[in-house]
Amino acid sequence: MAAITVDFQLCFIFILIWLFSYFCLYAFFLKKPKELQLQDCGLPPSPPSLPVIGHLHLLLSVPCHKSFQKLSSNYGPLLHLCVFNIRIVLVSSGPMAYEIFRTYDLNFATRDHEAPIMKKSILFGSFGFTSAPYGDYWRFMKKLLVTKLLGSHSLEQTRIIRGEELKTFRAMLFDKAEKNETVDVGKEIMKFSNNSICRMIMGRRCSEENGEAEKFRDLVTKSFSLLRKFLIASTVGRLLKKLGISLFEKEIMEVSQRYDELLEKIIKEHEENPNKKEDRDMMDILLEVCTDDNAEFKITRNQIKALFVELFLAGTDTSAQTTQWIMAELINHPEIFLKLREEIESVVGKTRFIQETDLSNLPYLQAVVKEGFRLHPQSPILVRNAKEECKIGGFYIPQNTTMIINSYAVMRDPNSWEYPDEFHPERFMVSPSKEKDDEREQLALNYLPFGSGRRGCPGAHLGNIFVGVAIGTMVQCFDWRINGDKVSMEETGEMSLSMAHPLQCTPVARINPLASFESGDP
Ligand code: HEM
Repeated sequence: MAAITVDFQLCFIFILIWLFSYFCLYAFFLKKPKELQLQDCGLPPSPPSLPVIGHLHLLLSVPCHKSFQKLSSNYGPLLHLCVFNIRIVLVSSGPMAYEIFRTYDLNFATRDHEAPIMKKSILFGSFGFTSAPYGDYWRFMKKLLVTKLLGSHSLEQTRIIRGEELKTFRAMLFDKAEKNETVDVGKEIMKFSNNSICRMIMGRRCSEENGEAEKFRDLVTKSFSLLRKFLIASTVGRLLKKLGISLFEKEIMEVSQRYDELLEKIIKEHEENPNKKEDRDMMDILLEVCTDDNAEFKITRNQIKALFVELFLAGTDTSAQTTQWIMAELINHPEIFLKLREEIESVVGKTRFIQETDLSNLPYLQAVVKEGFRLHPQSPILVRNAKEECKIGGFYIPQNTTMIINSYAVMRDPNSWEYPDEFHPERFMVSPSKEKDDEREQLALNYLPFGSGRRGCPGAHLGNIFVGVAIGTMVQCFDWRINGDKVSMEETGEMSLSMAHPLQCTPVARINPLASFESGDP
């Protein structure tokens, strides 16, 4: 009996020791904390780097998207770069971009680190919506933008404004045709989109007479040329700031000051003569929120100014550059130009001008515009920050890593697109059948001209309208003459993508606007 008791005690002690050792083994060797598990996946591969500066020289090469594309085709679609001790991951494949924008969207919902030197600036500063971290301010402004400006319902309410601006654009083209004068396509589309956006957000055009409009357009162009400097400043600048060195501060603050003066004048006009409730524009709404103590979110005057600057930047040059690229492609591909004109004539007819409401009935025009956006994305580099560490494409991404997504490379990836460098709108003419679901999904996965996820472009619909009606008008009403046989498609631009030789061409009217044509305007 006594022997049985001893055996039981031994057995009990043995089980305890076994459980304890298993626990230790499990805790220290078998199961690792989450971060160690993630780290085990390893960082993405890294191309050769230089001592001290690491991969800084790659960030400095122009155009960035091209040198990044070359890098990814040599070393792989997910690369780990280091600039001094700052970590950057370069993404160049659709499926990996999908993980960032969709699977882990919330983790990557902030665009980049706040650049310390830009804090007081209207341009790229801490007042901005585009640079705002994902949080209450961003959510409040986004809701306002969608419900009051860029959503389908708001766009419907401002259709008449854009119709009037399109009429002015068309009249200018007929005038140029009559005088046999050359058109600077980018400049004219910039006027069209800039005037439309100004009237949509602050109820009036910028005046051409006192040079206000020209000043705004000039500032937009200057701001784009500062974008890459801003990216460099927001990565390397943080480090140099500690040494008392500020990068590009003077240049950025100068442009910011000029925006500030122009916008202060417009704000004062609104304060002195506010619109009636039914005619309120975006500026009236924001000023009301600014002074309302009970508003859901208290916004400041500088935040209003920064938002307006961002709307000019986001909406005007983007549409102007894209329209230029597409027009150049159409001139270089006369068979596509004629096919598009045939579609417009068969849908719109031969007695009225194309207008915004026709766009949804013109699938080939939509395909031409989509193909233009694919080949010539205005923002070829998208930036995000990893709030938490995670795993992308099977690799470890540490917390706070700056992610650079090369949408240019994704949209020209030969693994995802047939003839990736060719202008071939037919690829987007996928019939809406069930069997074609996979094909459409595959196209969408690799298509990023407007970015994607929470921080994707809220103005995509409006951008498509600007480009669609401008191209439709230029194809419907005119033939185009250029110097030489082909338009040069050479690229330039630092963070945006522009034509090295802006498109200059002469319209030849093929219809008499005063004869059988009705305006067709809303
Ligand atoms: C041709 C037209 C356009 C193109 C190609 C374009 C492209 C883009 C891209 C690539 C982004 C960054 C998206 C990301 O990081 O995922 C963006 C953001 C943005 N776009 Fe557009 N855009 C266009 C037109 C417009 C228009 C017309 C507006 C408004 C007037 C607009 C307003 C914005 C805003 C406010 C953001 C920042 C969104 C945020 O931070 O949450 N865009 N756009």
